[in-house]
Amino acid sequence: MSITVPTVDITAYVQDGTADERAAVAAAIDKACREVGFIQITGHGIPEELTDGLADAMDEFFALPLEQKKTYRTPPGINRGYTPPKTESLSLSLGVEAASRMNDFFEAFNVGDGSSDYPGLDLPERLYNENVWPDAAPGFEPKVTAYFSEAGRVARTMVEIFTDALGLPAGFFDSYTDHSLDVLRMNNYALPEGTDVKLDGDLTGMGEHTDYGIVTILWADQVKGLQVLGSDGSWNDVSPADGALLINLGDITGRWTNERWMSTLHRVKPPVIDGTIQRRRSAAFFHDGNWDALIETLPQTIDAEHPNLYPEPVTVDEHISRKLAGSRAGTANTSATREAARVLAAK
Ligand SMILES: O=C(O)CCC(=O)C(=O)O
Ligand SMILES: [Fe+2]
Repeated sequence: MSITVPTVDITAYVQDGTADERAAVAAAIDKACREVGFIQITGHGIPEELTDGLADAMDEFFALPLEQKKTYRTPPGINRGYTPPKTESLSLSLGVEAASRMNDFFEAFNVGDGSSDYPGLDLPERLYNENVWPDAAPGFEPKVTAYFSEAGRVARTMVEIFTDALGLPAGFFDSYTDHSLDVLRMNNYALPEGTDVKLDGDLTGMGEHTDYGIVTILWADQVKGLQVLGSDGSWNDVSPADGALLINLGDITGRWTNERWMSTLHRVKPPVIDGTIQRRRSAAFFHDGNWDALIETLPQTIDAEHPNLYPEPVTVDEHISRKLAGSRAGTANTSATREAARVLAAK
């Protein structure tokens, strides 16, 4: 069996749609979140120039020599700057050691909101770090900054739709997201020339994981590699439709909704063709919520048939920090038992 990732046009929320049009969008999002947790969205309003600019910025940076890129690294505890290939293992974010014992081969560059973006609030530097911009790629910062701000707008629009889809009062999530920890991870899946992929065995572009926060806005090349776990335990190839962005739910939303909405497992396994892989780029904008927000299961999602799966509330900081300690610092996360069980049940 395979799953289909539904497409939802969110124009009614991006422009001023009627109440009926909005209700139809919210209902379609509710259904997609219950059944799949991954959605193709159109009508998001991000102009093509900005996504083209993002892709150009990534090309400009990733084309630099490895040694030069490495000068933009930060310590594992700081989620910014350059990540060289094979330094992270996403499956450790949920406590599962990769079968190949090999780290993921993606390289990445992370940017995010810094504490100076919220003057007046005393936000911890370890989470709201200032960005490390690569001066060797001068076109990178303006193009990435332009895309970052639009991806943030789409993420906030998605939260507005979620609010309606869950039947919550307007603005319900504002106090959880008004200084949201937002990060854009730009990923490059490419093997250095001459790499013998056969020796590498089972190549993992990015290990299986759930995203950590509220919602992820994913731009990607229309190249195979992303696989999404269906509720039947099957892995399914997904790539963005023309002009669409992919949206997926993260763990915070899974907790809030008592898993009525899924924080869907996914991974990246590029197909090997003629002994090599096709290069693939993606950029995931993570809207993770305020670091100090306390996440408790919404009471209306708990009843006799649906006992509270997350009786212990967590702060966004606690949750995200445990996950990042797994993926970035190699300390397997032992608190992600529900996500790990789903990985082990996959076929
Ligand atoms: O490369 C992709 O399509 C997915 C990336 C991803 O899952 C992530 O960065 O969390
Ligand atoms: Fe992801």
